[in-house]
Order: sequence, then structure tokens, then C-alpha cells
Amino acid sequence: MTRLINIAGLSVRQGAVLALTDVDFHIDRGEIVTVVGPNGSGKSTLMKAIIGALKPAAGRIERAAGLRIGYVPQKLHIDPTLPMTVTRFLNLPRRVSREEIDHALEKAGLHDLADRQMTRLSGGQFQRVLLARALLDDPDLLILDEATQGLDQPGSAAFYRRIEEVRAEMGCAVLMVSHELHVVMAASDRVICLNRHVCCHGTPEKVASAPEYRALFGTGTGGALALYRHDHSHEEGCGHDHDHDHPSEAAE
Ligand SMILES: Nc1ncnc2c1ncn2[C@@H]1O[C@H](COP(=O)(O)OP(=O)(O)OP(=O)(O)O)[C@@H](O)[C@H]1O
Repeated sequence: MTRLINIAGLSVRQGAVLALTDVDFHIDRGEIVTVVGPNGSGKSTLMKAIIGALKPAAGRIERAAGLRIGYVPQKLHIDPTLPMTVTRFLNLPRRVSREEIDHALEKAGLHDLADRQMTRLSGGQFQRVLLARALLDDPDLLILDEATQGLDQPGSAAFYRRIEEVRAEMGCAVLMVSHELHVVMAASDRVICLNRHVCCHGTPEKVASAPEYRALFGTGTGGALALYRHDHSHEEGCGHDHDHDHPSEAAE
């Protein structure tokens, strides 16, 4: 097991606010870890500190030597008057070959969209193009910060299933922030519940039943988690490997 990121005693300031205090965190190769927490609890701050965009006020962040991080942002605004194909977008900021583009789009679960205008994509397709861009550098760690915001529930469930498949195919670790607790928690190996500090952490089941988590989110998500697990295992039981779109994905 290789440790990709190790964080100890991290505090990070956002303007006058101490957005994180004394946070310990780690992620190992191949793990899916989800960070949950209420609005303003420091989730994005933690992601930005991990990618090096924010400096610690205290504590330390250790990254494995040569660590490659792929980052999928919450949202990216593209000027609707600016003509830009998917291929051109994926060539920013560095030129990549058509073969690399096709490979990344395929990994992100998109086909035949390389010449489509970015502004003509559905929300789900757009997020998958952002995922393809993050995959171009063959990351050891994929970070998703609310990457399914604005997608409907089947769309985001399909997106997270794709993420699980990407992890299985590429062996990268995945660190994600999400509000869609029942979907992301079921797909995670570990969950960190954040409220400026780490409230509780562990397996999805452990966190969902922790009193600290229930105080923040109530008890409803436990049932949804069980439901999702049931649906998911039923799908896997159908004996296919998710290479094709499900009916819910066709709606994207
Ligand atoms: N650029 C900034 N300048 C000043 N304060 C900021 C800035 N960005 C975030 N903050 C503050 O830092 C705290 C943590 O914000 P952060 O965005 O990390 O929370 P979050 O958990 O990601 O929230 P959300 O779920 O709403 O996206 C909040 O109190 C927020 O108001």
C-alpha cells in the first residue's frame, strides 16, 4: 500500500476565517475516499490545500514523490459565444494527440463527441469532458469537487459508477466531495465527515451511524444508503460490465 497524501494537524485560513483546524487525513493508492460536510465546513478548502492552491497556516501536507493529480472542478464556465470543440478544449493548456483524446473520452464514458461544440453538451456530457481532461495526465489521484452539481440523480449516479470503473481500470485513488450522500457513500471505501475539523471517519456504514454524522445530516441517509446498495448489487448481478449506457444515462 502506497500512501499518496498524508496530512497532519492541518489548519488553513480563508481570509479572516480559519476554515480548517487540526485536520489529519490520508489517502492511499487505489482508495475511494469521500469528504462530506455541511456548507462552509471546509471541504473545498481541503481539496485546494491538497492540490497546493492554498497554503497551510499550520500542520503539514506530504505528497508522494512525483504524484500526479487530476482535478475535476465543481463547474467551469465557458463563454457561450466562444466556439470551442471538445477536442480543442482538451488541447488546453497543452497539446495532446487525437489518440490520447479519444482514449481519455472513452475512459470518461463518452463516444463520438470529440468534434461537438462544448456549449452544445448536456450537463452530464460536460462533466465527463472535464473528467476526460483530468484523466489525460494519467493521474495517481483523481480529485472531484462536487463534480455532479446540476446533474439529476440518475445522471450523477451514472457519473459515479463511471468513476468506480475508472478506478478499477486505471488503479488511481479517488478523493471526492459531494452532497449526494447516499450515492457517493455507497461507492466509497472510506468517508470523512468534516465540520472545520474531522467529526468522524471510517467505512460508509460506520460514518452513517455515527452520532456526529447524524447530528449534522439526520438519520435519513442510512436508509438511502441501504437502498442504493441493494440497487447496485442487483445491477452487478445482471452480469454485465457497464460498458454501455443505462437507460438513465441516455437521458443526459
Ligand atoms: N475566498 C475566500 N475568502 C474568504 N473566505 C472564504 C473563501 N472561500 C471560502 N471561504 C470561507 O471558508 C469557509 C469554508 O469554505 P469552503 O468553500 O471550504 O466550504 P465547503 O465545505 O466547500 O462549502 P460548500 O459545501 O458550501 O461548497 C467558509 O466559511 C467560507 O465562507
